[in-house]
Amino acid sequence: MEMTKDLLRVTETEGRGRALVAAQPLKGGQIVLRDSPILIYSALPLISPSLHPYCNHCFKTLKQPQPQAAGSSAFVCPWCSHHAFCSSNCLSSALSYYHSPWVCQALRRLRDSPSPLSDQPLERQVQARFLIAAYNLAIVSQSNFQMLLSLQGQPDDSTAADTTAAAHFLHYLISSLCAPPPALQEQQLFSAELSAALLAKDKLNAFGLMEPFSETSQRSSRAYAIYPKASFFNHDCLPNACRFDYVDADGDRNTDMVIRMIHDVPAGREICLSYFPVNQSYSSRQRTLAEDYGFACQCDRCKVEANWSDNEENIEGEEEAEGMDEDQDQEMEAASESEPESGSDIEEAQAQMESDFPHAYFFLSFMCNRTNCWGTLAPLPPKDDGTPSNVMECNVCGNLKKDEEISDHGHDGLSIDG
Ligand SMILES: C[S@@+](CC[C@H](N)C(=O)[O-])C[C@H]1O[C@@H](n2cnc3c(N)ncnc32)[C@H](O)[C@@H]1O
Repeated sequence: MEMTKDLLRVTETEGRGRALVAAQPLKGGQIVLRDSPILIYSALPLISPSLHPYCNHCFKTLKQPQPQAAGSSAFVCPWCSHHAFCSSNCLSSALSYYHSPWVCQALRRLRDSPSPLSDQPLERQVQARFLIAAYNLAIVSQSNFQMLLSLQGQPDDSTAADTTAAAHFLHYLISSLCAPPPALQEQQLFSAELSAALLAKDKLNAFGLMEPFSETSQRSSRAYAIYPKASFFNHDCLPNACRFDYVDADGDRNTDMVIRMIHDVPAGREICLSYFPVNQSYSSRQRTLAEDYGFACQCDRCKVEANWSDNEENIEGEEEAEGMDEDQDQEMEAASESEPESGSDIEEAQAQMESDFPHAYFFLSFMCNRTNCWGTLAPLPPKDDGTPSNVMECNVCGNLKKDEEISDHGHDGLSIDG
């Protein structure tokens, strides 16, 4: 884990648990954290006849997924022949870490038909993958296992009700099929309660490693990963930092998560990510945060939007509210279309914008306008001499844009409080 030492510090906050705070003034585009995962597991169902199209160690797309195909460059696990890898290096690393003999045996037995998992929702298969990967940490790295246990999430959290039943089912299933990992058995840790605690931690802390963006289909996760430092970021519906991941990039750090500042912030300010795309409506955000993360968001944006007249309608009416509704869209458009001319006009327009729709500036400057993208834009990292970049990168579709192409409203005078 790099760069957090001087740039960010962990602090306890009232009602929000641990948080990451700027230890010095931070610049837009600055990389404030590069974090490597302690655990990664596939997001694909466990019971599947075909090999995954990804390397089961580094999760890069395999050029030739089927090893039997002529000219294939894939390597397969010699024990199960069911997991493919992109290189002999990934294969040998996997056999001593993510795909240890214990994992290989447990996955094989869970997959064997008739598997009790085949009657369960697909989500259960992915949870089984996580539990196997988490128990395996106790075998391959006690320190990473302890790190996982120290993350937020308990079986009695309000968000864990649905995972507790899954944990009991999976715990008894896994223990009926394979001997528990020796390290957990020795410490008498292996229990349904431990499984429930682990699943609760996964729910609050796992990040999805996303498939490349496509304008025509919904973006899905290829894998999930636990990042020990990035897990300390709290949520804000108008974040001041955002994550970039480059899972298909060359090199061996392709699963690292990079967190970059969206704009400048002063020392002492909490650095927050948005746990989902920023275009979601107030009621949708509140629902996700309550159900999946166990808190009612009271960020500045939510305080303003709580008073918008159409919220009740949203809460009762919308089933799957993903985007902003039409009224919000119109407010945003109106804000962006007003072109103040004189100095006092500008001040008036800013005052109006800040009271009606204080985050219009955020949407105009930092939200990608590519169809169905809803990604967040952050400047490229400053040059070595500290010169800021005027090129913005979208953290979803990867588009690069010059600052002035995004918004022709000057930055002067509008402050963003993250
Ligand atoms: C990924 S963890 C973030 C770090 C966490 N605060 C900790 O102490 O480890 C997610 C959890 O942090 C808390 N949290 C995050 N953002 C919050 C916010 N804006 N308000 C209140 N609680 C928040 C919630 O309990 C949430 O389930």
